[in-house]
Amino acid sequence: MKLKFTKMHGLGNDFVVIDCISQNISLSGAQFRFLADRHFGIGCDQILLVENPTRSDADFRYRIFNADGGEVEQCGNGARCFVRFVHDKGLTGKSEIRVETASGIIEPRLEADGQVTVNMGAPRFEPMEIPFLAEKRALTYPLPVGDKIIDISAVSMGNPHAVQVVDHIDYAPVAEQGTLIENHPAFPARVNAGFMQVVDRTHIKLRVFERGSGETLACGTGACAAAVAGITRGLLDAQVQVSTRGGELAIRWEGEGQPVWMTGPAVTVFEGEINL
Ligand SMILES: N[C@H](CCC[C@H](N)C(=O)O)C(=O)O
Repeated sequence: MKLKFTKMHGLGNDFVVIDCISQNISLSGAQFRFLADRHFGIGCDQILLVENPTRSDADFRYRIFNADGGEVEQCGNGARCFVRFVHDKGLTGKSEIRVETASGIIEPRLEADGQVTVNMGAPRFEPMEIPFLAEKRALTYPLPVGDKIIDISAVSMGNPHAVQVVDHIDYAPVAEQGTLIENHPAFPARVNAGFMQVVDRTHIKLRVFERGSGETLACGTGACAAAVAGITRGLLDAQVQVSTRGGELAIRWEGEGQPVWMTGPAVTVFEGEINL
């Protein structure tokens, strides 16, 4: 089977984007892992599928598969690439679209300056909604990791995030703790592990060890979750610049029950075909 794809990235968080509207395909977990493989396949952090919606109030359906082949609920950097893709491919004439995801509707918008703004929906904090095994909701939670007890915020942006504050981002224990947190038994669906340095009330530095993909150069939902965690902890104002290893995201959140707004770039790198 010959498969057309587009290679894209959002701040170096890279994607294989597949038009499943013009191509009638169905891929297995093993095929997703092959496409994501940086030696034997194309190479990416996630594969994004563009499909027709199943809901009448959406323009498209957006499905996300991590490099390990698992399907997940949300991908923020991918959402920006999604709207750039459907617009550039002529699949829509709209610059703002409603996109159906496994965790609800998101609304990405192409800006005149080439950036993309996305309404990522409201964060969720109830342990059951994350999911996270805890007696009751708390501002932070002590989490045993290796021989340490770390202090995390647990937030869902549709997908689960465990965010900790670190003193200096370059020395954050991503290598030692990333996979231990990702696979922690307190997170039944596993979790994305965020490491946040607070520079000042309007600026953080962030690294994320992503569920199913390892450390990425940037994580959009991770940036949203970290900003929300910092705001709820009283460390940040509503507008936050998030510096990732791949570049800068702007996040805005006005508080509980309100949506998180994310603005950043979306880049098309090349078009390709691959035999599966
Ligand atoms: N690894 C994430 C999915 C991709 C999220 C990330 N690439 C983003 O930009 O939000 C998860 O398993 O929930």
